[in-house]
Amino acid sequence: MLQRYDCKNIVFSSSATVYGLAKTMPVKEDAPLGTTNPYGNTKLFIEEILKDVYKSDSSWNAVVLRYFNPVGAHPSGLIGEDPSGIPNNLMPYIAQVAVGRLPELSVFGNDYETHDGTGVRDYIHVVDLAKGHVAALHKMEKSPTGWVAVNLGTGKGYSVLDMVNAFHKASGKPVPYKIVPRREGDVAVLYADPSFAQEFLGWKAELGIDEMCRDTWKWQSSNPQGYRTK
Ligand SMILES: O=c1ccn([C@@H]2O[C@H](COP(=O)(O)OP(=O)(O)O[C@H]3O[C@H](CO)[C@@H](O)[C@H](O)[C@H]3O)[C@@H](O)[C@H]2O)c(=O)[nH]1
Repeated sequence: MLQRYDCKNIVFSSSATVYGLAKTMPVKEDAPLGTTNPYGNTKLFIEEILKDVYKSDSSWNAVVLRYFNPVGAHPSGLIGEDPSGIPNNLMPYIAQVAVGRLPELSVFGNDYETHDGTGVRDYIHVVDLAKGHVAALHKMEKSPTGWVAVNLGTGKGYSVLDMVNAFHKASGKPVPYKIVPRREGDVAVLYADPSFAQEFLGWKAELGIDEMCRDTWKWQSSNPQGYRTK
């Protein structure tokens, strides 16, 4: 299909999970790669396939966007995250506790080497993430990029308890939690060095933790059951 329409430009949704157990923070695009789960393998394999495609035919362009932790919702409150079943990820879990759909959050470990013992991540607003894709498309339109990997993150790390507190502040709702053992496969700290995104794409994240929580809460409080109507 790509051949038929002479399409040789790809923006690929990769993930910071390809950095595996990264040792140096903030993590740059040239950090060693490795994965800790099958999802990470799929991202890394596809990155490699795209690299091979480019090596075999240099008229291809592949901008590989490595997302950190996407959260938030469209500010209208009309488009948001609606995971099926019990959420696996932190932000939708917190939102469902705040709205009263789930009783309490389980915090996976408070004995990491971080400022409060809980895991630290680089949360990025989905609106900033979307703009990163537009910037990648514009870049490809202007000049050939070849294969290139770009971190999409804010460069700031927040702990699980930072997120709980920020959500409480944004929503006015308490987020009860209990500390439970660590979740297998979780790293202590992961946050981006986003400087290459700014240099290469002219993009940087503009929205912070308060907007991430505000927009998640607008979506969740307007749609307590997600997209379901009953
Ligand atoms: O109920 C929960 C869920 C998560 N956490 C913690 O919250 C943090 C963030 O967890 P989560 O939202 O599940 O994100 P990650 O495990 O960091 O994984 C996300 O970020 C990766 C890239 O870094 C992507 O590959 C994954 O798809 C995406 O889920 C971690 O410290 C977790 O231990 C809890 O304490 N309780």
